[in-house]
Amino acid sequence: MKLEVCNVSVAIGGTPILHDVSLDVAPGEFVGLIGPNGSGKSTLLRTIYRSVRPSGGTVLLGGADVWSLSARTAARRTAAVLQNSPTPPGLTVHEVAALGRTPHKGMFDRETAADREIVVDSLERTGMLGYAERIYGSLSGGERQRVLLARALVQEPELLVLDEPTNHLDIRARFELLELVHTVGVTTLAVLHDLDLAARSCDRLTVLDSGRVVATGPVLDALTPEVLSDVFGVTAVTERHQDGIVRVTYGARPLARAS
Ligand SMILES: Nc1ncnc2c1ncn2[C@@H]1O[C@H](COP(=O)(O)OP(=O)(O)OP(=O)(O)O)[C@@H](O)[C@H]1O
Repeated sequence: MKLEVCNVSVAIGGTPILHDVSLDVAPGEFVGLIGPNGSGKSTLLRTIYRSVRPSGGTVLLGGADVWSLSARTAARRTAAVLQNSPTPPGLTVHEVAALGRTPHKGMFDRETAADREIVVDSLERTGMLGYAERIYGSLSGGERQRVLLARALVQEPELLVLDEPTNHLDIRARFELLELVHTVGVTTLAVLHDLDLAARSCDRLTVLDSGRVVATGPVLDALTPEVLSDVFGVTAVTERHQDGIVRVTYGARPLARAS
């Protein structure tokens, strides 16, 4: 399902945070949202999963304005994996993943065999099936991150919104998680800080700086040496190597300017 962010502006407490931001993610596409600290990435995601209402512009999912949908319909369509997502204490890994079914069920509906199959399948895909009976709060940061992705997959969403999904993961797990997201094939917008990982993994990139889109498009077009220098303050090049992989290579003296 297509995501279209059209001329979105956000002001919090009278302070402008986002200015006229537009981007789109085609059905099944994986778009990376990148930018320096404080550039507005998380705020933009919040307007998409309905945590911050834009002061201007629209967010369309499949052509429908997410802010005019019922909260329940919006919650069914969009799954968000966030930093420090709150989860009720004392739940097992299976129970946390099963929360992904909530938007699909009535208040008194119990877990069906079909629900259970989806939960088991999602835990297996994220490598967490062996932890199903562990208490979620006892897991490491990286293990929790995978369970939260499992919960998002259990939801069978039309849009996946990820805020730094690889933050706690070791290097192999980072590649595995992003490959899994690709394999799932759901329309995905992900905030990523690791530019090389973003360049390798995403179909396209949108670059935010001070609340504005400063570049968007295929990786090689968006992540130019000028953008890397002017926006991120590093000297680096983005190139497609002979093996077909796009990589970001930092200069021997990577700081383009004093920070
Ligand atoms: N509730 C709030 N009240 C005031 N300012 C806020 C609030 N939320 C965010 N901001 C400010 O908005 C700007 C953008 O914040 P945001 O968290 O969206 O950036 P980000 O690009 O996700 O940053 P990071 O990479 O550091 O996570 C920052 O300057 C932040 O301090």
